[in-house]
Amino acid sequence: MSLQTEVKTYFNYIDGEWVSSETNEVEASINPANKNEIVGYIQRSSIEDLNKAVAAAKRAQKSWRKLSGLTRGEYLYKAADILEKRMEEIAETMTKEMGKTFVEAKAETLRGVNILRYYAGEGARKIGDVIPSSDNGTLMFTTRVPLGVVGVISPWNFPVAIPIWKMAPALIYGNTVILKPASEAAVTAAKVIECFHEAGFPKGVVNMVCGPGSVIGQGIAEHPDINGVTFTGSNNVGKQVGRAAYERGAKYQLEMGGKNPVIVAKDADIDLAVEGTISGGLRSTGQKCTATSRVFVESEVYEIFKEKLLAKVKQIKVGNGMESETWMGPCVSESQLNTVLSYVEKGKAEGADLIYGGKRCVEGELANGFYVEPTVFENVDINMTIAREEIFGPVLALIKVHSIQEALELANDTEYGLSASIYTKDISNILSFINEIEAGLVKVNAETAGVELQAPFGGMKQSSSHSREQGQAAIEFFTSIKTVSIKA
Ligand SMILES: NC(=O)C1=CN([C@@H]2O[C@H](COP(=O)(O)OP(=O)(O)OC[C@H]3O[C@@H](n4cnc5c(N)ncnc54)[C@H](O)[C@@H]3O)[C@@H](O)[C@H]2O)C=CC1
Ligand SMILES: O=C(O)CCC(=O)C(=O)O
Repeated sequence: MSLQTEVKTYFNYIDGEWVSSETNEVEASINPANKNEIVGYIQRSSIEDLNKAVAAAKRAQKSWRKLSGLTRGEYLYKAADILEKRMEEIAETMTKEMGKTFVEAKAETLRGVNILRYYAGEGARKIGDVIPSSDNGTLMFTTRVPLGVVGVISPWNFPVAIPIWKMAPALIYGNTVILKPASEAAVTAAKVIECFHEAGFPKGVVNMVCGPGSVIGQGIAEHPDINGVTFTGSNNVGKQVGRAAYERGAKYQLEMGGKNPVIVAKDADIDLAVEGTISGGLRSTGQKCTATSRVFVESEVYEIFKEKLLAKVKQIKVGNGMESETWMGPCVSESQLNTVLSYVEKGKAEGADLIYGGKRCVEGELANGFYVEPTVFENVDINMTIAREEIFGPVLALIKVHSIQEALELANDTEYGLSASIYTKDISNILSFINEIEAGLVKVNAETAGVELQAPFGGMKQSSSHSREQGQAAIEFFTSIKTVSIKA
């Protein structure tokens, strides 16, 4: 109880003010490394709170859109500087709130700083093209205008980077924003919004409303005054959000799941492939949409790959992400832990061989957290549940193949198409992979996870709504094109 009295309450951010919800209800955000520790209380908001934020954003949009891109960029540079100064503190909150290691949390926060600076610079770049008209006396060109008010629905797995890679381009192109962060990581998100507040953004340009996804998230998708909705999260919820936005003619962008394959060819650098598979599959406890989950290994190198992989997996130190020797932290929540454990049971029941891990970690202090062992299955059939559904946990499925062509066919045998990688030195393998793999992010001799902020990011098939985030690609979602003809 004494812990709870010291715990801070975080408010919604509406029209430049920190305000409590109309409901006067809060919910606790807990530390997945120790379920008895409350990191903070966040608002359990209602539609009335959302309506206030939307009204503020709509008012603010009128003048925000009139500023030059360079002036808007100045605000983003200021927010970047403040976030950079607060990096350690915000990263620590992230680790305490959603479990990833402090090293990863610091890298992610720095990524947020860099994304802000990248989009601040975009404010000085071109927003249109001159196109020759069929009439000599006409000047024809394109220009871009903001959508208006943008709703951002973000997940818990990258609580700094994802809100920022959605908000920064929205803002630089003249939109105003309402962020609804995932409740599991809303304290971290509130600290990011504090950076925007300190940077002095005009009132109403940036807003944050916390609360249940079914109320605030769905409310954003359905709100008649929200002109664009950008979402990252699960496929089921993404489709609901997309449908609701489509019904009312709003623009939407969905980034959802993955079932990302790695192919290990017989000529691969096996140590590199092992390293990339472990890093891509198990870092952040496998809680990335780009995480490796299916590993196709050519039969000639299968045994050596498996042996080296297991030797390394056995060395993984599971523990509290704030401890420097920890390599893998807990699952984000008890329900995520139970999801992972239920997939392990399904894997076993459907006949896959569990060759490492698969259990909850309960030794000593780990018993208070949502820890699971890094897990490896073999003899996995492509039709088994663990080869088809996104697990979002540290679970690798090894599948032996007899050719690269077979690996490609199996790798593509999924509803998802986010990220994929191949380990090989053979140029014809590389070219076949680049041409044939059905994925938006294609890696050669590198892990499936990890994206660069200046490059387009998004998936094929059911992994996304086919738009791309980040880099200059973001302008496509966050603006509308106007084609202008001026006759002299
Ligand atoms: N693609 C990715 O990066 C992510 C994928 N996931 C997948 O989703 C699974 C479940 O995780 P959750 O956190 O429950 O994901 P989720 O899809 O429920 O949550 C993502 C965001 O959507 C909001 N939301 C929830 N219900 C909503 C609704 N009806 N309308 C609008 N917004 C809503 C949530 O509050 C959160 O902000 C994971 O096991 C994983 O497979 C989860 C997080 C990120
Ligand atoms: O791999 C990354 O760095 C990005 C992953 C991502 O966007 C996600 O998990 O939602």
